[in-house]
Amino acid sequence: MAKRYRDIVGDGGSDVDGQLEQLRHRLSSRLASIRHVVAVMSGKGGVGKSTLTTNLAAGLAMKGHAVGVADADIYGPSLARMLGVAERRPKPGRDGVAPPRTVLDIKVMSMALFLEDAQAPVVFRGPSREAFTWKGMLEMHALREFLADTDWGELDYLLIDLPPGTNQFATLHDLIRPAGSLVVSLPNRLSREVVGRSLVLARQVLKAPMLGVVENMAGYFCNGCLSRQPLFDRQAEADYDGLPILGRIPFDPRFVDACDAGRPYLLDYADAPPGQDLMGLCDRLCDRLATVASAKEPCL
Ligand SMILES: Nc1ncnc2c1ncn2[C@@H]1O[C@H](COP(=O)(O)OP(=O)(O)OP(=O)(O)O)[C@@H](O)[C@H]1O
Repeated sequence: MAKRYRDIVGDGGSDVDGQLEQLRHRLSSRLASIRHVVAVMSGKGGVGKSTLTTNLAAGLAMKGHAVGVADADIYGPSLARMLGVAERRPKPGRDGVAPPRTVLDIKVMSMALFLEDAQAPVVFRGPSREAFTWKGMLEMHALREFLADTDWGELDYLLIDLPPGTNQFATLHDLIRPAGSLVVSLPNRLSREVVGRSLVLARQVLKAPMLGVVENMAGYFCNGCLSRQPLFDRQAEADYDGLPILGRIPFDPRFVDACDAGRPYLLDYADAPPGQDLMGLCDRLCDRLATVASAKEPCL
C-alpha cells in the first residue's frame, strides 16, 4: 500500500535538506565565476525581447566581453535559432555540459538544444491529474540545470531571456539574485500598460535592481533614405515608474531576416544607425550595472 506523508518518519531517510543544500551549492559555485547575471524581461509577448537579448549578447561580445545566454523560455525557446546554434548539441564534459558557442563565442543554453525534433512541443510527462503540483517544480529544475550544470566558465555577462508573462519571476527568484533586470517594451499604450504592470510585480518578486527600459520598434528605420519615421501613432512620453530608458531601437525589417538566418543583426549591420543604437544600449547597460554594483542599496 502506498505510504502517505504522515506515515513517513522525518525525511524518510532521503536527506532532502542535504540534497537541496548540494543543489544550492552547485548553483552558487557555478555563478561565482560570472560577473553580472542580467534578466531580460517584458511581461508582454512579441516585443522583441529575444531579438534584443541576442543583439545585446552580440554587442557585448564584440566589445571584447565573455558572454553567455540562457533561454528561460522552456516552452517557446528561440534564442538558439536566433544565434545560429539550433542544430548543435550540448556535450557532456568534465565540468558540466559544454554549451554550443556562436561565431562570436557566445555560450548558449536553451531547451531547443535538447529537442530531437524542432517541431515537437516541449511536454513534461507525468500524471496529468496532478500536473499542477509537479509541473512548476520541473520547470524550475530545468532552469536550475541550465544555470548550474552548464560549463559557463568565466563570464563577464550572462543574459537570461525570460519568457513572456510574469510566471518565471518567482522561479528565478527562488534560484538566484540577478545583478539587475532589463525591461523590454514597445512605445504604444498597450505595451506600456502591460509592461508597467509586470514591472511592479518584478520589483516585488525578483528583488533585483531594475536597470532600465529598452523601447523596441521605436520608429521605423528606412534603409533606402536612411531616415527614421514614426511607426506607431504619436504617444505621450513613456513613464516607466521612474526607470531610465537605456535605448530606443527602431524597426528595421533586416532584424527579421537576421533572426531567421541565425545571425545577430549586429554582426552585419553594426555601422547602420540601428546597429549604433544597439551598441549605445550595450554601453549604457554596462554603465548601469556598474552603478548598481557600486550602490550600497539596490537602485530603483
Ligand atoms: N526592431 C525590430 N525591427 C524589426 N523586427 C523586429 C525588431 N525586433 C524584433 N523583431 C521581430 O519581431 C519578432 C518577435 O521578436 P522576438 O521573438 O524577439 O520577441 P519576444 O518578445 O522575444 O517574443 P516572445 O517572448 O513572446 O517569444 C521576430 O520576428 C523579430 O525578428
